[in-house]
Amino acid sequence: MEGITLKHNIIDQFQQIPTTCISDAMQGMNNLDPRVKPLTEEYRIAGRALTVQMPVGDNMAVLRAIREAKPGDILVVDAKGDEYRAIAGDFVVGMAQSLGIKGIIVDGTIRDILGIKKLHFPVFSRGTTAVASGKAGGGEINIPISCGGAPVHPGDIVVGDADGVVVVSQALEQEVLRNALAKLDKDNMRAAQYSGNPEKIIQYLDEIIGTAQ
Ligand SMILES: O=C([O-])CC(=O)C(=O)O
Ligand SMILES: [Mg+2]
Repeated sequence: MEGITLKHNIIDQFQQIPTTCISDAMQGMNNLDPRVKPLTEEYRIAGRALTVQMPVGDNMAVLRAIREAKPGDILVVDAKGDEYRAIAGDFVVGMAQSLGIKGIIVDGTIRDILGIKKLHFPVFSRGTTAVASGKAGGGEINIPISCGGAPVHPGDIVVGDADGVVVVSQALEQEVLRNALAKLDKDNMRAAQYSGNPEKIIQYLDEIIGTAQ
């Protein structure tokens, strides 16, 4: 029971941290291709990945993942960067939402964008298209994948916001959380100290530029 509580807790904590700080905590590693962006800039999600590997133009594995998902899961879909055929539209996304899935992240595209926006359900993709996928039945779920150039294992924590999507492997999640919170504190302190203070800014720049030489 305790383990379960802790796992929920860590998701809640990651939910509050900008992807920039999480990325800094991982030295810029494990970011998805930055063309994978939220449909609406306000979306922020954090949760555990249910991975989907699908052949280009065949979205049956997405349907299988929606069927298998637990509430709170985030579907992370490797559609190989395909921008021609959508992996889902508002009907499929609506089913995912109704079954308690927290978000969909895809290195590929979606369609029915206006309908999906009305759902207020976070979808991250490379963009939108009019073309549907077929349902040939290929693909796999819950296996290690590469999505947008980042390795994703089932159960990894994924965090997405307006800046992009980062993946935190389970083995490193406590350490990354600690370092990301420290970076967030530093960013906040710096902003408070320097914003609107030209003298401090000049002093800061002189120090930095001096050290770099
Ligand atoms: O049915 C599909 O595969 C794609 C679609 O248009 C939807 O989900 O609304
Ligand atoms: Mg549709």
